[in-house]
Amino acid sequence: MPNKKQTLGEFIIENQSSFKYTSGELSRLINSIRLAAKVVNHEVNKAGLVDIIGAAGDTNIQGEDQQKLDVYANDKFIQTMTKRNIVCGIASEEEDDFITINSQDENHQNKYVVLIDPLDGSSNIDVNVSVGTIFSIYRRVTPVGTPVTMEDFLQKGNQQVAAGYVVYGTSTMLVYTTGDGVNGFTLNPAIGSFYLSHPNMQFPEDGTIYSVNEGNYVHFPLGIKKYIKYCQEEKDNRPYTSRYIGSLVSDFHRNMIKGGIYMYPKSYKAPNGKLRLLYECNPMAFLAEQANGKASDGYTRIMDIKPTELHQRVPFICGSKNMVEKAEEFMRDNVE
Ligand SMILES: O=P(O)(O)OC[C@H]1O[C@](O)(COP(=O)(O)O)[C@@H](O)[C@@H]1O
Ligand SMILES: [Mg+2]
Ligand SMILES: [Mg+2]
Repeated sequence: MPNKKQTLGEFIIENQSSFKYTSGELSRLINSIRLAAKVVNHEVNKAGLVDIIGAAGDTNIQGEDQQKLDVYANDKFIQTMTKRNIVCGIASEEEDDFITINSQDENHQNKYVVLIDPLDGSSNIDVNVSVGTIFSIYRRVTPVGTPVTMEDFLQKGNQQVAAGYVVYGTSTMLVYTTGDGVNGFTLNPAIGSFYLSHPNMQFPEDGTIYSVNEGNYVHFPLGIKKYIKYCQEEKDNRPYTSRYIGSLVSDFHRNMIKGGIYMYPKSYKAPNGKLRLLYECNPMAFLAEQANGKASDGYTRIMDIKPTELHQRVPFICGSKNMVEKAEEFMRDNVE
């Protein structure tokens, strides 16, 4: 069991050898995400005091009004990774197309691409409710020495080499995996360092929390409606407790610690659901599976879905294994 007082920096170096491509490049990349997270955390913590809340005045490719903090976080993560010359491409919720990052020697020597949701839970920024950042990392599939292409980004989630999130909540935590379990680090703001506070995080196989925006209930598929009724039934250890923060990162984090299920199903309003496969569902699915949980679109394992577009959406069910399997059972038995 890793030493509990270890800093994130120490943990990254110490665990580099457990990663199959131990060139140090991925370690430097995660370190740069750590740095950008601290910079963004500084702004998030004083949202309301400084001119960082409210709409930025533009809409992103998904037609959503960009919040000032969406744009700020997007800039900080992209700048930090670009300056450190460790990625060959970045895709972001806030960028229409992927960005080619060229190594200083101008011949595309870097091996990793990053997909990022710079600020998750944007609707909660102005109301002082926890928000997050989500990242997903792949090794490029196109040859080193050539510019990245869309092919490097449209990889199945089961090809991720690392994924994680930052939650800016009652404390700020960075939680990530490189395919060898999930570890959580809490920022000590006085010292400015992340410390290993949650080693080897695991989803309880069962839980009593369900997280879904019930305001969309009438639009949900029959299987989801029936599963929600099952959660609310007076039987065995039910009814479950309904908890929905409206920030995927925060709902996921709570459910991973306490046991629970998060659902953003398709609906007549959102025929493919709302969440984005590449920089929301795939990274959370990788973390869930590495923490003994499960993630699907109700039928297919999220990480086996072949992406076709950078900003595509998928229905998302994720959390404690037995709860996700129960929801899938309701979906299978109530096909419309
Ligand atoms: O308000 P709704 O429709 O329930 O959607 C909430 C969901 O949308 C999101 O805010 C989408 O993420 P962004 O804020 O990054 O766009 C999730 O974090 C959250 O779970
Ligand atoms: Mg998001
Ligand atoms: Mg976002």
